[in-house]
Amino acid sequence: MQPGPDTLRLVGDVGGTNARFALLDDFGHLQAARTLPTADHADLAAAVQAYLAPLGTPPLREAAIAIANPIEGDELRMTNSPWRFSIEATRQQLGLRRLCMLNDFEALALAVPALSGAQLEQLGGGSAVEGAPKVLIGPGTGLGMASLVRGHDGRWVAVPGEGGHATAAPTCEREADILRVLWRQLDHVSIERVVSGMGLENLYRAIATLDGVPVQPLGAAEVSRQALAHGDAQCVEALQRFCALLGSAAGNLALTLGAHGGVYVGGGIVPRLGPYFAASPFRGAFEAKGRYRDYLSRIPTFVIRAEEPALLGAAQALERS
Ligand SMILES: Nc1ncnc2c1ncn2[C@@H]1O[C@H](COP(=O)(O)OP(=O)(O)OP(=O)(O)O)[C@@H](O)[C@H]1O
Repeated sequence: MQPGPDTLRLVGDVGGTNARFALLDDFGHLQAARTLPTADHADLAAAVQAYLAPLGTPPLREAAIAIANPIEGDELRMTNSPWRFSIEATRQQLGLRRLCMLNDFEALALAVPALSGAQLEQLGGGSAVEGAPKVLIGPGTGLGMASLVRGHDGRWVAVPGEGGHATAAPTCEREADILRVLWRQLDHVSIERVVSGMGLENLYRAIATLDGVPVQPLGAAEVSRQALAHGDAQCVEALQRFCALLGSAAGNLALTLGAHGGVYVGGGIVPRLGPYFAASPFRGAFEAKGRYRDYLSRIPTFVIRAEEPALLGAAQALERS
């Protein structure tokens, strides 16, 4: 069913690479979902207008946009894109009565309690404790993180964070060597610098440097394509290290929040790795916390396989606000 003009509501999920939009019908279902390249548009208002144009530019009343950034005040400046805009000016430009902006992993967290069956693929053992905190982590252009805690009224509260910008820590000599290469190049080596699209590229380059082989100008998609095809040895190692570092960061997050409700892996990269990810060092690295191995082995880890989960979370935010 197409939404009527009186009820037209938009949801969005904007990352450093992809800006996804959909309209919400009267039943809260997503309609006309489409992904636009973030870099093709000057700012949020321009991207929304480009999305609406082929639909006959229907008048919008309300929108909830999840974005890969902290929301602090009216001025929004994206970390992994040149976008910079005022939320209030965007609301006025789009003629909206209400524009709700939230962090993309906060939106993803809001969607998690409703996911079930094939929308969640469990990796390894453990089982979720009813009502216990859940955490989310997901590499895309950047590395998103958030947590989800249940309030006394039984409602889940999504807590956005910027854990992707916490400091990357090595767990073995080889990772220390890789980080040593990156420490020479970057002011601060955050987890995002090794666990994201850019991170996969950084890992590949650092490994090629350590191995003394020519560094090819490979993008993240090409590194993972080579790795999945068992091609270039440095690409193979880069993807293995990427999965291990993601597992280790997920384990840190689970320990920090006491996430007995489970760890949920989102973002654009892991779903593109197919069955490789389940067989990767992710879960082993997640559990490899010395005296806390047993604790972590009881916490389940899931890959989010749902279509456009952050858009569903943005729709939830619109309902709630
Ligand atoms: N097959 C692949 N393997 C690994 N990385 C890939 C692959 N395809 C694309 N990427 C990388 O994934 C990233 C884009 O991820 P995603 O689709 O989640 O975008 P996004 O939502 O805009 O990101 P974010 O929300 O983190 O800003 C880019 O860095 C890109 O290079």
